[in-house]
Amino acid sequence: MARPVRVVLDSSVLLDPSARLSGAGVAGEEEVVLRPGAEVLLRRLRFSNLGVAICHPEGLPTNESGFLEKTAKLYSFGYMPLTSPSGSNLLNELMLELSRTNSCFYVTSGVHEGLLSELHNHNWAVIAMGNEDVIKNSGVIHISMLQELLITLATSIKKEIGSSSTLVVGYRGAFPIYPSKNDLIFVPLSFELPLASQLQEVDLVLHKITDEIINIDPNSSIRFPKGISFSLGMSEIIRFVEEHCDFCVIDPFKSIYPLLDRIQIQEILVRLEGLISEGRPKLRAPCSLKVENFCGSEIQKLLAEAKLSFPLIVKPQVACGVADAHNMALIFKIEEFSNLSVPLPAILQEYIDHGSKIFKFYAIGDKIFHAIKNSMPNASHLKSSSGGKPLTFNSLKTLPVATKEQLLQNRVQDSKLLDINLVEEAAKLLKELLGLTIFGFDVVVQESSGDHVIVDLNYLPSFKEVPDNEAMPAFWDAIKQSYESMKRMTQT
Ligand SMILES: O=P(O)(O)O[C@H]1[C@H](O)[C@@H](OP(=O)(O)O)[C@H](OP(=O)(O)O)[C@@H](OP(=O)(O)O)[C@H]1O
Ligand SMILES: Nc1ncnc2c1ncn2[C@@H]1O[C@H](COP(=O)(O)OP(=O)(O)O)[C@@H](O)[C@H]1O
Ligand SMILES: [Mg+2]
Ligand SMILES: [Mg+2]
Repeated sequence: MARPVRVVLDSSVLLDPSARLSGAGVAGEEEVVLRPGAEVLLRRLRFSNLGVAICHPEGLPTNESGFLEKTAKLYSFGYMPLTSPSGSNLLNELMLELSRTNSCFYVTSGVHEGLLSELHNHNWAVIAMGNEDVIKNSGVIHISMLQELLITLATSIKKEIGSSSTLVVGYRGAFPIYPSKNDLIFVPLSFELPLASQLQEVDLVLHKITDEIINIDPNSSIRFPKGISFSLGMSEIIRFVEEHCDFCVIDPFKSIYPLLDRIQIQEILVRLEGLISEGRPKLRAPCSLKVENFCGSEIQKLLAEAKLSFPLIVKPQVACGVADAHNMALIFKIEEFSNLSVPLPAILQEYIDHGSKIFKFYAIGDKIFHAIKNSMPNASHLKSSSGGKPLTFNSLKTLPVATKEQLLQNRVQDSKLLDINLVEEAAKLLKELLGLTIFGFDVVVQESSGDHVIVDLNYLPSFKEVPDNEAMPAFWDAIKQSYESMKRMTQT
């Protein structure tokens, strides 16, 4: 296991020098502000698993040292006023002590020659921002702007650990930077810096491309990613990956695109229906039908052909990534399709009475977890409240879930309801079909038949209901296993 890492941030990288020059703020009291980008950096360092402290040279004006002390407290960092250089001992006792048992990084934008050599003598790595001309040959790691610090730290830590099994994972989201139990160092990719230079520094990138979608042309789903516009940064990552076919992406974009389309999800789920065996519940997808419009007469015919009957749940074909992907409706009769606000093209699904209980499954690598959540009640409970109009809702914000009274009417205990082995088998088959590292799917059990119906499939959900002490090790192992299997594939 690598040594603990300590990062000491000198006040010169945190405080905005221009505020002092402008003399802004109360007369006689210069305003003290953080440099642009410093707040994001401090927030990320707070959850980085690194030991961070803020230091400043002695003799700093009290309003500045007071501001730094408060900032250190706010982010639960250490606070170390440096004693003034006396004799050869430019480092305070704590810094000397730290360097004996930790990998230490000192981050500064001032270059005090004496302090630099003292730091080097005590095996501190120095990262200096700006001052290009002075730093060139002084064994100092140079960065031009604060946004480069985290990726520089990550690659320096990896070098310090010196093990080929340590991987630097570039990502979009919020993960600890410092190595997890299995040597993963997570570093946030900054969309304020050129992506290509960052991606050359990391071993793989973890992304949730469905969170980087700007717009989707709803009539383009069968040809995804055509018709999808992504954020600029994500577009740079996609371009880099196209130009570096050996670069490891978790997960490959083409494996994720089907999960943007509820029709393609349906086609995948239907392939699970082979998991039927004697004496076990049937596992299936809901009977479904794609529609391009809500013309009642056409739908009437299509429903008869598809043997679909009311009530029906209506969902946009586009499954995620855009705000209205979750605008749905519960329809009880054909007249309710007129002026329906669900985005088109749409999918009509049989509504499954499932006692308002949903089993949310999470496949994280080869581990399967699940949580039980309150869900939509049986249709009869909802019909009365719809008053002849379609019941429209947003599944993420205004899902009509069961009331306490309705929940009390649930007859069967969860344990008798769900055939967990059947669903776990389905999860393993799904993983093979999808080729994804982490995905979630939702199962409801039809009260009348006991059928296990998979109603939703999501890429990289938050699995917030799974306890961290189970989910995080599974997450780290999943990343490592996916990386290793992708590397094996590119080497064959
Ligand atoms: O489809 P997209 O837009 O990706 O949104 C998903 C789905 O809504 C997931 O499932 P559902 O909507 O069925 O709940 C939800 O998972 P959980 O609900 O299991 O957390 C995800 O987690 P969050 O990242 O927490 O929203 C959320 O990101
Ligand atoms: N066919 C169905 N029958 C009964 N309830 C359903 C069905 N499909 C979805 N639901 C309910 O609606 C919720 C949202 O549907 P879902 O397909 O998961 O949308 P999203 O992808 O926006 O999460 C589900 O969590 C479940 O409670
Ligand atoms: Mg869902
Ligand atoms: Mg979904």
